[in-house]
Amino acid sequence: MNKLAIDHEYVSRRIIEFMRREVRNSGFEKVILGLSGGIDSSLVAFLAKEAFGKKNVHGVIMPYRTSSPKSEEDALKVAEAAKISWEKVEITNMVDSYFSFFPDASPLRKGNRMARERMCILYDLSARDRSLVMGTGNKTEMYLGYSTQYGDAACALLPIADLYKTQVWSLSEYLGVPKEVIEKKPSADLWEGQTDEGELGFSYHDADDILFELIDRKKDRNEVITLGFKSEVVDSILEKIKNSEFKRRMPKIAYIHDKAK
Ligand SMILES: Nc1ncnc2c1ncn2[C@@H]1O[C@H](COP(=O)(O)OP(=O)(O)OC[C@H]2O[C@@H]([n+]3cccc(C(=O)O)c3)[C@H](O)[C@@H]2O)[C@@H](O)[C@H]1O
Ligand SMILES: Nc1ncnc2c1ncn2[C@@H]1O[C@H](COP(=O)(O)OP(=O)(O)OP(=O)(O)O)[C@@H](O)[C@H]1O
Ligand SMILES: [Mg+2]
Repeated sequence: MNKLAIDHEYVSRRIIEFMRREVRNSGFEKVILGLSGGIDSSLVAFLAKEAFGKKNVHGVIMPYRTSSPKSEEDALKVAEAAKISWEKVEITNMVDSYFSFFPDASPLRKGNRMARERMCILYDLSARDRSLVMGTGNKTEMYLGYSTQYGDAACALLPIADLYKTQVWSLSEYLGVPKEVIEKKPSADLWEGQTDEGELGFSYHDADDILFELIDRKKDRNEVITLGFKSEVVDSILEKIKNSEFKRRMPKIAYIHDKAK
């Protein structure tokens, strides 16, 4: 049996219950999320629709001028399939205006600025609509630190962060997310031609298998390599986990008064 196999009915029920409970306990009824046309935001949109009903889920499509037109097409397809409301807010002017001060900025700086611009828009629209921002991070991205801190990682809740990427694919299939969204290569779409697997240097299938052994089965480096995984990939994953620890924590407070500890 595939060790990462999940009970789709059980997992989706747990996530839907979690979303309802947490959103309502916070005094909200509606949620908002960035719809990229990728699989993570599509799955969260489908789960949110089940949790809150189509009238209470709003998707925001936020292309930059270099974003792939296919991403926008897919995002629309997802909004239509889930029957949720959506709007489009172009981020080109805001991002380009900032980088007019720094014309030589690297693609990474530009990409992170785009992710943070989208966060600003989602938080602003959440105030307009009295809704909560849904995060779309999955377990693989969370452990690898593959997100922009205070950008796409900023949110009120993380409904799919206990699912590895390969589990996101299988749950999406179960919930009826459009096939072309499931089948395309994951991409942050922050610069032309970017793919997650190209930038990370290994496949999500390998990453998930290795992370499962390291995290869930608590195996150490050598034990994982003995299972047949390439040492370079295991080491790269271990390094990414270590270097991104700060993204999984709140900033440390310099406590002055003992009572505040
Ligand atoms: N130890 C530490 N403690 C506290 N803060 C620390 C730190 N080390 C760096 N930092 C801070 O963090 C910054 C670096 O982190 P960050 O700004 O997040 O940026 P960074 O991790 O350098 O880059 C983000 C990565 O995530 C990928 N990404 C981003 C957005 C979306 C997606 C996607 O899949 O859609 C993927 C992107 O392609 C890139 O590989 C540093 O500039 C520094 O300010
Ligand atoms: N063009 C965009 N419009 C709206 N939201 C976006 C856009 N690009 C990225 N986002 C937001 O940033 C999140 C992180 O992007 P990421 O690429 O990790 O996820 P995804 O696109 O949903 O799935 P995949 O990883 O398979 O591409 C998205 O889930 C989405 O909420
Ligand atoms: Mg994407």
